[in-house]
Amino acid sequence: MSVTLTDVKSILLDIEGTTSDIQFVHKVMFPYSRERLEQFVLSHQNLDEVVEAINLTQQTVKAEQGQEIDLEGAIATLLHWIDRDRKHPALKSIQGLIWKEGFETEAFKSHLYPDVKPKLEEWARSGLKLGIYSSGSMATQKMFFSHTVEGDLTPLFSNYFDLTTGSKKEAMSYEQIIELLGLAPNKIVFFSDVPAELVAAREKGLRVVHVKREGTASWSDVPEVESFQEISFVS
Ligand SMILES: CSCCC(=O)C(=O)COP(=O)(O)O
Ligand SMILES: [Mg+2]
Repeated sequence: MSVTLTDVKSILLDIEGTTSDIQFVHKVMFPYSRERLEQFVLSHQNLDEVVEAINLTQQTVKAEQGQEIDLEGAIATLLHWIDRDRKHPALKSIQGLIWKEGFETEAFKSHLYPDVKPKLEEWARSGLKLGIYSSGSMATQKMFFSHTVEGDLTPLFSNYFDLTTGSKKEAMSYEQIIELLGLAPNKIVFFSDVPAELVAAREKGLRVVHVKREGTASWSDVPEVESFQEISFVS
């Protein structure tokens, strides 16, 4: 379906299932972090980001299960969270540190759907502000887009938002994004493959588009596209 959006100033993009194949994240990036997590945490346990992430993991387990856990317990929890695809800031922070090495050694490059780069370039050229909202940490998002199969896309982006703004399924997160962007909510459009994220964004007045890539279930509640080529903006 083609979608025409009028008077939009800012585009907010999900990554997994929207700009990039969910299989790349789940079958390449998650296993890479899973295989290295224990060794990474043990050998970097004094690094500030690791200390913070382990503390946060321990606090979450205490709050949710009433249990005190040690470093080994925190590592086991983080591995369990990878298996469950839990979007937790401590896990995303540690995964980001591990993925940094993967990107820098070119163990992998970020997947992009073929329609993504040309359309992002076109939209940025026309003056639209592009931003990312992903559960992956901001550091990971920047690495992800600077190491894609089609080169460095980071010059196209003006904003990055992650779980420090809140869960993508909570309406309050979008209220914060609206404030940070300094725009009326109806000047912002959010693209995602996940209906619950679009519902939360819509609740705060953002315009939303469901991106239905191969393997994504259809959702007829909002405008839906299979490719960014189906989207146009008019002022
Ligand atoms: C930025 S690549 C890694 C993304 C990630 O860790 C993840 O869990 C994807 O979550 P999203 O909110 O983008 O669906
Ligand atoms: Mg997604």
